[in-house]
Formats: sequence, C-alpha cells, structure tokens
Amino acid sequence: MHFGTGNIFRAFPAVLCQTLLNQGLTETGIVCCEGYDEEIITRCMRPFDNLSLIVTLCANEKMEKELVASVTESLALSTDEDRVREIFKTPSLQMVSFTITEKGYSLRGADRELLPAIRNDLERGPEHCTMFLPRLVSYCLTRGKTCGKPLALVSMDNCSHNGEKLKLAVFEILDAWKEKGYLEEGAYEYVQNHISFPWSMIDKITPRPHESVQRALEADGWEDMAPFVTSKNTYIAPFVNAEKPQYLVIEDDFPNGRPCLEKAGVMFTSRETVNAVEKMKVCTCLNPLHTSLAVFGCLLGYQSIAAEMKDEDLVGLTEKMSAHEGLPVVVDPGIIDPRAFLQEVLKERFPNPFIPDTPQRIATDTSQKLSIRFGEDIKLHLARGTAHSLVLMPLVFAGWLRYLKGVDDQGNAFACSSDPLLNKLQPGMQAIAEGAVVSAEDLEPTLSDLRIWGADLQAAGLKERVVQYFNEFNAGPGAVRQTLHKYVTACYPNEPS
Ligand SMILES: NC(=O)C1=CN([C@@H]2O[C@H](COP(=O)(O)OP(=O)(O)OC[C@H]3O[C@@H](n4cnc5c(N)ncnc54)[C@H](O)[C@@H]3O)[C@@H](O)[C@H]2O)C=CC1
Ligand SMILES: O=P(O)(O)OC[C@H]1O[C@](O)(CO)[C@@H](O)[C@@H]1O
Repeated sequence: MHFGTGNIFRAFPAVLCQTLLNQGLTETGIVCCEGYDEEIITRCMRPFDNLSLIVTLCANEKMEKELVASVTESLALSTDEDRVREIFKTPSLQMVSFTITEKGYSLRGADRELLPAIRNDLERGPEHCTMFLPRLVSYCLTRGKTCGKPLALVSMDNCSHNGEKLKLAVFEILDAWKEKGYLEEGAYEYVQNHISFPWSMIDKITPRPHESVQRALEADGWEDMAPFVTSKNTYIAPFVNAEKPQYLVIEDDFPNGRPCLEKAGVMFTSRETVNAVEKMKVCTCLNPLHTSLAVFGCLLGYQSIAAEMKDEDLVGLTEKMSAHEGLPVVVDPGIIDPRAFLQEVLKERFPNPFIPDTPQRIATDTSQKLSIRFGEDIKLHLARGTAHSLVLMPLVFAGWLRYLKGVDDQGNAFACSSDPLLNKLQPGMQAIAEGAVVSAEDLEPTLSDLRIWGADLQAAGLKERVVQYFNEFNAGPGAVRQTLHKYVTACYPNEPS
C-alpha cells in the first residue's frame, strides 16, 4: 500500500512494482491512497482506470513511454476508510510506503504548537480521528488487534532521516492516546515491537508535468493529457514526466517480509549506509548544486536548469564547489561512488535539455534547505580547520540574500518562490537600497540564525565574507553576473577539478 499518489509515486515506486509484475516476480500490485489531495484520485487515477503514462525524458531527446498498470485500487481516505482498514487487517500486507512531502509528517505548526486539528484528534482518540497521521496510527492499532502481524512503514520522502521522522510522529500520537487511556492492553507494545520504520534515500528528478510533453503525447494520438493544478496546489496530469536515472536505497528492516524490489534495482542495506548515501546526495553531490543553480538562475533570468548548465560561470560554480569544497569532506557510502554520482549529476542529469525543470521550482523553501545542503559540509570543514578558506558556499549564501530582494540582475522585479521565511526576511532585504554597503550588524539576526545556515558563520570565519559578497552583488544592474564571474574564475586556479 502507498500513501501520497503524486508525481514521484507514479514515476518511481509504481514503476518498480510494474517491473516485478512484468518479470513474473510478484502477483500483486499496489493499492494507493490519498489522505490529503483527493482530487488526484478522482481526477487523475479513477477516470483513467488507475493507469498512468510514464514519460522518461532521455538526454538524446527520446521520450520513452511506459503504461503503468501496477496500481490495482486508488482510494480516498474520506470515502474509503473501511477499505483501508480492511487492508491493514490483512496478514499478507508487508509494506506501506509514503511520498507525502516533508510537511506531511508535521504534527506542529511553525510556532511549534500542535496543529488545532491534530490536537482535536489526540483528544478524540483512535476511533474518531480525522487527520492523516492519527488515522494511520489508528489503522496500525487495528492491525495489531486483528491479525497482529508485523509491518514496515517506509517513508520515501526527500527528508533527512525520513524513517525517524515518521516514527516520531507515530509515537507522539500513541503517547498522547496512551496517556488519555485510549489504548487497549498490548496496543502500544504491538507498535513498539512489530512496526518498523526503515530509512530510505530516493532520487529521481520528477518535475511537474509539462505542456511540451503533453503536446508531444497529443501529437502521438493520446487524448485528455492536459496537466492541471488541484485546489490543494498539486501540479498533476494523467502522465508523469521524469528523468531516467533513479536511486532508491532502503534500510532492510521488514519484519513481515518484503517484495523482491532488489530485482527492480532497489538497494537494500543498513541504516548507516542509507544515512551515508543520503548525506552524500543531499549535502554534497546533488542538492547544494541544485540550490546554487536555483538562486543564481532566478537572479540571472533563467527558466530552465538545463539552460543554466550552458552558462560558463554556473558550470564553473557547480564544478568547482563540488570538487574543492564538497568532495574533500564527503564520506563514501560504499554502495554508490560519490565521484561517479557527481559526474552523472553535472554531465548528464542537470544538463539534460529535455527535463523541463526550473530554478524557480528548486528555489522553493530555500530557507529550509540551506542548513542541510551546505551547513553539514561547513561543519565538517570547521572541524578540519578549513572552513575559513571556503569561497563558493558563502557566495551562494550571499546570492540567496540578494535573491530575497526579489529583483533580478537586470533590475526587474520577480516573485520569489514560496518559502515559510519569506515574509519575515524579505522586507529587511528589500529595505537595502541598490548600491548601499551594509555591515554584518545590518544583516542580523539573519546571519546568526543557525536554523538557516546550519553552521555558525562567525566561527567558520565566513560571516564577513558573506557580507562582502552581498555588497558586491548589490552594487547595481549586472553586478550579480560580474561578481559571480570574478569569484568563480579566480578561485582554485591551479587545482584540477
Ligand atoms: N518530485 C521529485 O523529483 C521527487 C520527490 N520526492 C519526494 O516526494 C515528495 C512528493 O513529491 P511529488 O510526488 O513529486 O509531489 P506532488 O506535488 O506531485 O505530490 C505531493 C503528494 O504529497 C501529498 N501531500 C502533500 N501535503 C500533504 C500533507 N500535509 N499530508 C499528507 N499528504 C500530503 C499530496 O496529496 C500528494 O500525494 C517530495 O516532497 C519529496 O519529498 C523524492 C524524490 C524526487
Ligand atoms: O530542491 P528540492 O525541492 O528538494 O528538489 C530537488 C529535486 O532533486 C531531487 O532531490 C532529485 O531526486 C528531487 O527530489 C527533486 O526533483
């Protein structure tokens, strides 16, 4: 069973299951369920008999099309709760997976208080809850009470220690219900001893469905392919467009057994190795480079990540930053070679002109991403005493501060992508006039906010450097390009990348 029927589910886990079906290695498909955006079920799955068209955008312009029929049922929690509960009672259920975005695991709002609807569910107990996570816990309790078989709940979301995140949410709910006397004898122990929360690392660039792909499909005779945006803001279509490379690494902790997904390319390993792979990808070899392209792409007027990979300054930025500031501190996870992974990212994946991905999409929530994507490596440099010599990571930080002004390098206003800190940070940055020279104090408390940077910029010797770069970026039209070019070409001159 899978919760969260958005684009990545249909492009990746559903295809893995189809691969096993095609090889006769499994006889069952996936039951998918929406506990949030039910329009995906009613407008995208059911009208198409739960079939999805997966379009792989190859670097040679070829579009590989696969009709995926591995989804056997599509359920909406508000109308199909009985069916979901019935499935949770089934002894043969081995694995429930999730792609519900990082927000999907939150019981609390930005003020760290319990969300009102969650608070109500904790008051009302497992029989009468309304929100997704409490309901999930309620289904697990039903399983414990009926068949009592174990189960793996596998988060496949793109957040660090995803299994831990899901487990913490589940246990916060259980603890509250236990305290209020809602749990029957043995219920808590069932979840504690029989439900596992494997960690995973998932990687496959799956942009929103794009009109260019729709047009190509319609030219081939496919009908009713138009992408649309649901009222809950999911960008979706009867087809999914994605790149070909894909990595799924899962902690091998399945107490009721598991499908033989290794035959479809999934790597099963220890939690430590999942963690190391995740760090390699998120902290060094993919996501910091993506965020760098996002920030400068928006400032330099780009609408495509692939187009940015033809820009010498941006290629220099990503190549030199990864080679001289990232790779020296990366830990080799053993099952994926960081250098080979990085080469594929820089030479094949980001430059693929047929992937309709945008810097604006990746710039979403940058304030929440910097700490993991850069802060972890900066802390490693701090420990080695090399943080003060970093050039390009602080250049990206300064670029992001300049980005927050919402004015591009030509002086034209643009809308920053959505970000929970935008309302808080943008007014201060917009108050800095073009050409003004600010000091570190002027950029406080932002520069000292560990939640943003993940590392202490002062201790790293980088605070003044960020301010200096920001002032250079802010000098006037063309200053972003000039400054970027100056530092990218000047840094690490004699060292091969
Ligand atoms: N798109 C990509 O390239 C990749 C995405 N992922 C992970 O998968 C997640 C989903 O990505 P997509 O499917 O592409 O996004 P999408 O926008 O197509 O779908 C989002 C899904 O999350 C559900 N959701 C959103 N908020 C929720 C909430 N508060 N509670 C429960 N469910 C909620 C929606 O109902 C929908 O099923 C990402 O956030 C990321 O963590 C992982 C690797 C690649
Ligand atoms: O910056 P974001 O929003 O996490 O998106 C990063 C992109 O790269 C990936 O990390 C590649 O797997 C995808 O999750 C996503 O398409």
